[in-house]
Amino acid sequence: MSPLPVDVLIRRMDPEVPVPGYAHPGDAGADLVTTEPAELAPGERAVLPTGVSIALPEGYAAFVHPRSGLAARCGVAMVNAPGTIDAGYRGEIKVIVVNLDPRESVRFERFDRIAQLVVQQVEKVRFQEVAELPGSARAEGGFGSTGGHAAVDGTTGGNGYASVGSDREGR
Ligand SMILES: O=c1ccn([C@H]2C[C@H](O)[C@@H](COP(=O)(O)OP(=O)(O)OP(=O)(O)O)O2)c(=O)[nH]1
Ligand SMILES: [Mg+2]
Repeated sequence: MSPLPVDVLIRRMDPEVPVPGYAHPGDAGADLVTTEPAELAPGERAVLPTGVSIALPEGYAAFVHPRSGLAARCGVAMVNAPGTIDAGYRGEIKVIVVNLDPRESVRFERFDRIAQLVVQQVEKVRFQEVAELPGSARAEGGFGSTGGHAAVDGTTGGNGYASVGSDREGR
């Protein structure tokens, strides 16, 4: 991380919207608010406006991350987490939220903080096509190849694996 803050140009589409800021000196994310109130029924999603657009320096991107408090308290997630804000994007930053609570609606008031923006340097790569990739210890293993994943419905688990479905009730 650079020792000095990087300047990011910001435009407020709504004059009352607060400029995003870090709550604490060591924070990675600056909170974004919604400029429109919204109510989401269980399972419902919405694209919420934040009232700000930015111009990132070349070589940077910003990532819209969910807020853990909203997730833990209300079951609110972001459908596309983390959302990617390209350096060349000049439109309004929007947040695609979904209410994952199975029973309760969630209501956002104007200027409620709904997400957080993390700005990062990103590498530009050139994709070099080859016939064979170099070997590695992991090789093609993935998708749970090292274990520790949830056991599926009807299996017993108990090997340090989490369990889901009917297995949970059976314990
Ligand atoms: O959560 C998000 C994600 C994206 N964007 C904006 C900024 C980003 O630069 C642009 C495009 O995003 P992305 O590339 O993820 O979407 P896409 O579906 O691939 O659209 P496009 O074809 O415009 O690239 O939309 C947001 O405002 N919020
Ligand atoms: Mg895209």
